[in-house]
Amino acid sequence: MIKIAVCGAAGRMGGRIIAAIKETDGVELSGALDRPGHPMVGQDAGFNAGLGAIGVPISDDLNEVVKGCDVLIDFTTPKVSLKNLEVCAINKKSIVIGSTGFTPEERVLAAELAKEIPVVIAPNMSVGVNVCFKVLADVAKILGEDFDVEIVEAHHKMKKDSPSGTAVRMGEVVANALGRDYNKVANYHREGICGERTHEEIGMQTIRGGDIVGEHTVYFIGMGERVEITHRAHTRDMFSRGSVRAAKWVVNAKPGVWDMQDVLGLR
Ligand SMILES: NC(=O)C1=CN([C@@H]2O[C@H](COP(=O)(O)OP(=O)(O)OC[C@H]3O[C@@H](n4cnc5c(N)ncnc54)[C@H](O)[C@@H]3O)[C@@H](O)[C@H]2O)C=CC1
Ligand SMILES: O=C(O)C1=N[C@H](C(=O)O)C[C@H](O)C1
Repeated sequence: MIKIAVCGAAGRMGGRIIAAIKETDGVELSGALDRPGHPMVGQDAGFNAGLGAIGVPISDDLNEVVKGCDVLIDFTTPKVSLKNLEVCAINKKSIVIGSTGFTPEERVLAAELAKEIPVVIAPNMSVGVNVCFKVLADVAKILGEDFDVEIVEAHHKMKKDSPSGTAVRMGEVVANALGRDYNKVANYHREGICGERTHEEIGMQTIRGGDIVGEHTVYFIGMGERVEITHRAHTRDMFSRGSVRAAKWVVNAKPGVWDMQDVLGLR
């Protein structure tokens, strides 16, 4: 039985991940963690998952929770995830990180900390989005230089980072396929007399409102036609099931940073 602990247990994803652990064979919830001072610390973790009491309280003691698990699933913020990664490395435990909004410098730090333990970091744990990542590279290569690329993402009004981690990864996949440097060609701002679109740029637009779970469209826009590749999430459950699948996979992986393409065998 693989012992999984969940960090961010009082959050939107934390509750769904605890529900996914409960429905999955071969795994058990060994601990649940949230930030010191959160009103749900001390409460049973099953309540946020809609399960009733399951006998695992939400703790705020990171070291104790990590020591009691084989793998930590963490959906919080980049800064919290980096701290969790450090504590997992000290204790030789695996970790699955779903948090988004990492800066390039934070990504380098994560890779450094992952030298001793296996780590899955993925901005989107759904099968559908990961198939989109794979297909997008092919579509970009086939359509080539005659098509302009624009990305639009929509999420709920509580989301803190923009653009979404998934939209950034989609931009990186397309930029790599076209031989461009994403950090140089991503355009997050158009306002006023900002001039004509450059050929290489990848425009990124963000919509925030209500309870949208997550929607991403990549537009390949030519003269006279366009191709749109869209993924729409209906619930958070495929993210949470994906994270549990990643947890089962990562405990047998070699040290280093992996992502859902590795977990799903899509490389
Ligand atoms: N990779 C994927 O498939 C997905 C990634 N996400 C990402 O997951 C992250 C969390 O999303 P939500 O659950 O919607 O957010 P949320 O705000 O509902 O949950 C985050 C939880 O982390 C807790 N937290 C904050 N600081 C902490 C600390 N120091 N120690 C322990 N817990 C702490 C908060 O109290 C909160 O309960 C975001 O970065 C989001 O973009 C969300 C959905 C899918
Ligand atoms: O914050 C969310 O909700 C989501 N975040 C992820 C992202 O930033 O890509 C994945 C998903 O779209 C939901």
